[in-house]
Amino acid sequence: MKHLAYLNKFLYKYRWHLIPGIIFVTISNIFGIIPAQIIRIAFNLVTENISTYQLLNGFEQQPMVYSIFGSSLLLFGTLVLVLALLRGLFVFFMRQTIILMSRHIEYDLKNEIYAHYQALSLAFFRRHNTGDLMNRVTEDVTRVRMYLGPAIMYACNTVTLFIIAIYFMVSVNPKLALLSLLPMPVLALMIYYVNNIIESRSERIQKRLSTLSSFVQENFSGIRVIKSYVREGFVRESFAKESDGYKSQSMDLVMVQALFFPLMLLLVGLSTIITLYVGGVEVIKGNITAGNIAEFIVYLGLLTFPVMSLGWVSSLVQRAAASQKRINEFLHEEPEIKSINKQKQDIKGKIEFKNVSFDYPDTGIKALDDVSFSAEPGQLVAIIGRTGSGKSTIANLIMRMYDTTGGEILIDDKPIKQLNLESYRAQIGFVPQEVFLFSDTIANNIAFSADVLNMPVVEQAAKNAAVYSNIMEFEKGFETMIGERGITLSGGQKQRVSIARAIVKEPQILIFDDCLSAVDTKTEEEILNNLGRSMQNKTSLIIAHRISTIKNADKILVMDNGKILEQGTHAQLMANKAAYFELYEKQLLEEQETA
Ligand SMILES: Nc1ncnc2c1ncn2[C@@H]1O[C@H](COP(=O)(O)OP(=O)(O)OP(=O)(O)O)[C@@H](O)[C@H]1O
Repeated sequence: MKHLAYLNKFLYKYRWHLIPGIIFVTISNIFGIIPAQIIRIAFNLVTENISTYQLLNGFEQQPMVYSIFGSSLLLFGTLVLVLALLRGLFVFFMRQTIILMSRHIEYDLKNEIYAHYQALSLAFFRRHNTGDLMNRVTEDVTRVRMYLGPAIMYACNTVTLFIIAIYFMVSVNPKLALLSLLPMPVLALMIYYVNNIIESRSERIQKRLSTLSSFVQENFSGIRVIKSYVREGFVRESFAKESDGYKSQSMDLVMVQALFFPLMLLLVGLSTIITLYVGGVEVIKGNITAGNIAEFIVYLGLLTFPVMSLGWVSSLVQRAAASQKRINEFLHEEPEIKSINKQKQDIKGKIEFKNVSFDYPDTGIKALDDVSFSAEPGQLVAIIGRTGSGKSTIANLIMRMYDTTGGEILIDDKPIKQLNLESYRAQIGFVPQEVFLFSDTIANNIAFSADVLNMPVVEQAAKNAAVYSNIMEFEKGFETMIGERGITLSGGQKQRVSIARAIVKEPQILIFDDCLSAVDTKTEEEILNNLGRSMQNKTSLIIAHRISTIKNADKILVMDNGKILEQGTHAQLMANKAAYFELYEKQLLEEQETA
């Protein structure tokens, strides 16, 4: 329960929904109770009038008694109807305040969690899988909302109704009140337990369903591989197996639900039988009237749902507490990468690595080992090396996605940690190895870093990235939708849109992480020439596998196993006749073979 205390700030914020809500609950319950008393009066009237009517048999007053009796019954009936309408009206107000409050809080909480996610570091997202993160914003928040809305509403309803109904029941006959209410705690307990079973089974079904959905989603995404390897039959069988598991778990749930309602009706019926029997005996003894029995039966009817909701509410609260605990864990998680400096600053773009080492926190893999190099503003520095040699890690560290575990990175001769993170990253253009484009128009994808779309700038960036003519070939040009909602770009087109997105920022530092692999050498040359013009006085860092891409760089770093084997210009490295030279010879040979 202590985890739910976090939500009190929201309850306070929306107190002007909550307080009227509680008042409406009470009023609606009063309107629910009064009809029971009217029914008692009407019932007593019926019994008394029937005997009067019979006594006047043969007298001329008899029809008069009949008409008075009829019109008073009509009056009582109308009264009950009006009260039911009034009760309905206040139930409507109650829902409009309390349930509305829960929706407002749900909205606030979702935004708070999402904003916190955005502040957390990359390492956090590596540690948690996407499904888990999404659950926090969707399922867990929904469960918390069930506490804030229905649970609070029904708890208030149960408490007020019980106080009022029990007061009236005891004032009529304490013994009858006690005996008729006897099955109620059993009903509440039973609902609590059965509800827990239903919930846990539903949860298992939900998990099974999400496995099934992921299975189908993955197979649809990989349909080309499935078809080309003729695995349709195998996939069909696997799907049938998964579906079968889902079906048998659903059957388990149906079984509990099927038992639940008859059992509940049995207990409610038991209360009525006790009331009729004990009440009947009391009427015979003259302690109560027949109208009191009818009144009691109405009370019991009124109390049945609140008693049932008691068990339901307690399991809702339990689940909400578990969900809020998970949400709190996330909300209390501090970003590993902190920006201590609040002052925004412009950078020139000098990068210096001083004996930098780096171990990935989640795997402990040593990706960089004593790496030192520098890049001056206006220079183009290239990194080449085998896969897994640590090239992307250098890019990640320059972006300050992680902090170094050894050594230091200086930007404009200042430790990177002293820079304001947001303004620093805003001055870097990064093209990742794995291109990611949003399901949006090409223009919006390119202008992603800007708050306002400036078409001439976007078009120039597309020209520099050598993708302009491709875009113009599409019917809708820059307004073409891409991704799931639109067309599929080719690998090379995607890479160039991603490059345009980075250069549109006119960054001080530009990082290309192996993002020219899917473009032909002619286009690559065009892009690099354009870059040479637009990146004058700014720093460029290019990670590549082809020597042709980087041979004009001012400095080339040759990486292997987290270390820099050698660094220098193409000519210097060729003269060294070491790793770079060997790589050059090998690539030359491959080119000749494929030519
Ligand atoms: N997020 C990560 N968590 C844990 N280990 C990682 C992570 N990213 C990379 N590594 C590991 O760090 C090492 C260096 O990887 P890095 O991505 O820097 O290599 P790379 O030179 O860019 O390779 P490639 O040319 O294939 O892109 C590898 O052994 C890799 O398995």
